[in-house]
Amino acid sequence: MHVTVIGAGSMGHGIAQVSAMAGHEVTLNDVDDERVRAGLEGVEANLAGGVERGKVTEAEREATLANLTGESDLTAAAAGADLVIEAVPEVMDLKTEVLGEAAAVAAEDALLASNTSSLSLTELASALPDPARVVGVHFFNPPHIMPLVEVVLAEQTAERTERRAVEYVEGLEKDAVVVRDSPGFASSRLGIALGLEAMRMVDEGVASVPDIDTAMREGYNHPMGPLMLTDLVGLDVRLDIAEYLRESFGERFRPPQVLRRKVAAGHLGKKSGEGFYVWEDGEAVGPSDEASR
Ligand SMILES: NC(=O)c1ccc[n+]([C@@H]2O[C@H](COP(=O)([O-])OP(=O)(O)OC[C@H]3O[C@@H](n4cnc5c(N)ncnc54)[C@H](O)[C@@H]3O)[C@@H](O)[C@H]2O)c1
Repeated sequence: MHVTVIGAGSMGHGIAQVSAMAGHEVTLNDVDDERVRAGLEGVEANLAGGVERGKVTEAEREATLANLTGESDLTAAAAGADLVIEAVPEVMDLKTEVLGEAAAVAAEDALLASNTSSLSLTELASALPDPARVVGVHFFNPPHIMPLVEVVLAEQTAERTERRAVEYVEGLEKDAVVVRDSPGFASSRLGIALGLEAMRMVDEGVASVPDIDTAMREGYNHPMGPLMLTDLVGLDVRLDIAEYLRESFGERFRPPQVLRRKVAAGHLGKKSGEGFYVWEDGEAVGPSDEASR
């Protein structure tokens, strides 16, 4: 299958990687050549790490890279695609714009998929020419490690679209759960609720950032604390999701001040080098000064 991934950021490059590893012919798109290159380099680094840890063979690494190309022109990237997945920022207009542009040149029956964490698939589908082919394919971060993918059904999603989306996910050797379109789906709504409450506790000085995370890791057996997870996801991404859930569910999803402050300061988490923690070479080296105040 020809898969076009739009957006080569934290999620897009990983989605391109797992698709190429499963044998699909993948084109990775972003707004300019530099970002496309950064996405491809991200895939190369993941694969090199996989080879080093003995999780990926040299032959798999080479085959994956041979299946993967980058293209900053969306029309060229999506021409004839069988599956288009967008992983651009969590903004409805942006998602409809890129999927609409791609749909115009993709195969006639192409699946039009969104990696949105929270936005309404039904609204997204309504803004596209053939809503029956629209579906949510929600990967988790990082896509090459996390086994779950939520397949989210818009009101208009055809059964055939659902079946093809589930087949694609299973072909990646991941577990698909099918969920009805509801803000935040099954996963983000709960994940964000925990993350926002942890941030309110930071704002109130209840405990330090590492101690809040340790409490959830060691007391509740979470593999990672909610603030570390927020750094991994991206503070800007979580702010967008919280704003959207607040519109849908009310004040319980109001973004805490510390989140707004950090996003305004450009402290977006691992990807910018600082969020609730300071990051060096992909590792958290300690809490950020502001977070520990
Ligand atoms: N970060 C996570 O943990 C996570 C997990 C699951 C789902 N998501 C969802 O995935 C989507 C992307 O999130 P992310 O964390 O990868 O964001 P990101 O900011 O890391 O990457 C977004 C990329 O989209 C690119 N982009 C912006 N406009 C574009 C356009 N018009 N055409 C092509 N590319 C464009 C940006 O240049 C950037 O490289 C969001 O909808 C988010 O909610 C994120």
